[in-house]
Amino acid sequence: MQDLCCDLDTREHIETFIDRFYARVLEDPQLAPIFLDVAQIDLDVHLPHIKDYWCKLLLGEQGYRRHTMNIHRALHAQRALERADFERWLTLFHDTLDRHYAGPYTEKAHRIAAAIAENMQKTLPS
Ligand code: HEM
Repeated sequence: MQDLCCDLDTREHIETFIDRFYARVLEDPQLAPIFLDVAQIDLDVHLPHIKDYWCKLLLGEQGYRRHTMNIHRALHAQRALERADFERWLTLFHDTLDRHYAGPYTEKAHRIAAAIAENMQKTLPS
């Protein structure tokens, strides 16, 4: 089910991508409870952070200045983030990109997400 739109080369495209990715995460039986029940995220606060984060990684914008690793460490202490959770997160991330986006910025997003997920898993205590 491909509906190609564009590359992730502007804030507008990145924001739409994050909305699409989170629509899937928050409907996913494995991941949704971690966001909604454990972390109890407020989407109006959380989504702007995530959008700024990806605008920093892909476009070099400087808006995001928070410590992502510490936030996941605190989450992991409440509810262990397992290998299967990372695999599911990455599957939804890659698949949402494949459905709608293509180009060098999109390729970079695929690569960065995989590398950060790998690094996060290694860094979190087992
Ligand atoms: C098992 C996989 C993952 C799960 C279940 C997960 C879950 C979460 C949750 C529940 C929050 C909100 C925490 C809070 O506000 O207390 C969060 C924040 C965040 N996550 Fe993840 N995450 C995962 C992997 C990743 C990866 C691989 C990345 C980066 C590529 C990432 C990037 C972020 C960012 C940027 C934030 C926002 C932190 C902030 O408030 O500034 N996450 N994550």
